Amino acid sequence: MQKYQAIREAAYEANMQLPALGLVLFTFGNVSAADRDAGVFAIKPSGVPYAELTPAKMVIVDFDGKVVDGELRPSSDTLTHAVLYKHWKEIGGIVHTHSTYATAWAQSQRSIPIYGTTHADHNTLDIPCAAPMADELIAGDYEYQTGFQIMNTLAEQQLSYQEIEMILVGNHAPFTWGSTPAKAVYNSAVLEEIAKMAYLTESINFRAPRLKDSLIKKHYERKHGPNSYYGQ
Ligand SMILES: O=C(CO)[C@@H](O)[C@H](O)COP(=O)(O)O
Repeated sequence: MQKYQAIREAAYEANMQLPALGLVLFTFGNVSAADRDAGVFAIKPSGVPYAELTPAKMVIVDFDGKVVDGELRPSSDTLTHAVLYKHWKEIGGIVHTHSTYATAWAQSQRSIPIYGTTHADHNTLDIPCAAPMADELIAGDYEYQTGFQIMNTLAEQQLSYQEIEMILVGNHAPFTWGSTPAKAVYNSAVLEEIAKMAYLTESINFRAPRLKDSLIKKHYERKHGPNSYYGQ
């Protein structure tokens, strides 16, 4: 058995979900899976097509972004993942995609308003969009700074990473996270669907109202918290 086998497999399985769910084209995204006890994460190798991935090809990186095991170069987004793992102690997986609708909102530099109950089933808040980065930061360590751009945006909006597990990075694309890589992938798929529905809502009615607080509460609390009652 290879070293870090569990996170290699978790990262592999989660990465393979991205093309299966229609969230990536070619090599447009990446997933990582963390091992908190070992202080490392497994991440997709950069530029390798999904069809060629194996658990053994995942690259093992520490929370400072240093490669500790693996033959291939890690994803170009590795430092963003590293910054988030280092500062957000309870996340176990991170996803970055360029899924079409979520990326269109990011490129438009707009948060996604909460228009309907599909959104409220998962979040009570608009999906935040981080403002585009300053030129001097882009010229420096761009991916490292993207991690801080994400954290600063949540802090400015007084949101915790437990309250909202998704963000749009202005001019760029979405990032999602969760307690496991599978949950982070689920969040990516939910975000893309919410983004698509919000886009179509504004296309049909550019004055569409935000969802009423009573419906936000009803739908969110059905699936979350001590009084949840959804499913069996
Ligand atoms: O955001 C970008 C490039 O703009 C990246 O997410 C790539 O789309 C995937 O890069 P690798 O993970 O293959 O390095």
